[in-house]
Amino acid sequence: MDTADQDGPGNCERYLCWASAFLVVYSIDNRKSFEGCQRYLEVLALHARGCQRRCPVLLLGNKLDMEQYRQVPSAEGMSLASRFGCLFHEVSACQDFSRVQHVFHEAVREVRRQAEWNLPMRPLFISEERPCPPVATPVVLPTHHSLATCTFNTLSTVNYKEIPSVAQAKLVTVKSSRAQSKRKAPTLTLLKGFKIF
Ligand SMILES: Nc1nc2c(ncn2[C@@H]2O[C@H](COP(=O)(O)OP(=O)(O)OP(=O)(O)O)[C@@H](O)[C@H]2O)c(=O)[nH]1
Repeated sequence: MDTADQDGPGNCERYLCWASAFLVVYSIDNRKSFEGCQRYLEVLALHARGCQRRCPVLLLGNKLDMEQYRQVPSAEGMSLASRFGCLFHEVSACQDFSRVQHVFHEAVREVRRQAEWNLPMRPLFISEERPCPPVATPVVLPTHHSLATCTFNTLSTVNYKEIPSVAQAKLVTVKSSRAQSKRKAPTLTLLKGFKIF
């Protein structure tokens, strides 16, 4: 979004509702613009508190090519970013396209990460480890549901079994041996197939 607001955040709701990420930009050679950013970050933090959806916020110090006129030290930018829990970069929009591109890519990656995080947690697999001959072979996990592909070396085979569906889930009653030794044995009933958090 480009708010083009000269006098700080006003009537921001129209952006806050539809934006997926926020890039808050100041000029490193202009302290006033840095101070203006703080007010935007406060508005975003306030909005995030009352909102289910998490949107990444990136604080950017622009005009890095104007180093000789710098008014805002990097450390101050970093500290402001960490205060508001956002990512921080210094860039030069006019001199370093790849750095700006990297920042935009990072913003998109963060949006995706947050979107995955916002998905309801669903346990998909249970694993059974079995020993196997010590041959370090790369194993590629199946790209199934939301499980990401990853490659690693392992000395054991891992069998992935899908968690039983709701229809297959059963009630299991567990009595601990300590509890059994007493007269009034308390029981713990688990719904097999459901992850307990
Ligand atoms: N030296 C330098 N100047 C830049 C850089 N990025 C933007 N500018 C200049 O800064 C001025 C403002 O740029 P804008 O892109 O219009 O900034 P803005 O904050 O979006 O301003 P509004 O359009 O009013 O919202 C212009 O004169 C740009 O040429 C940069 O990385 N280095």
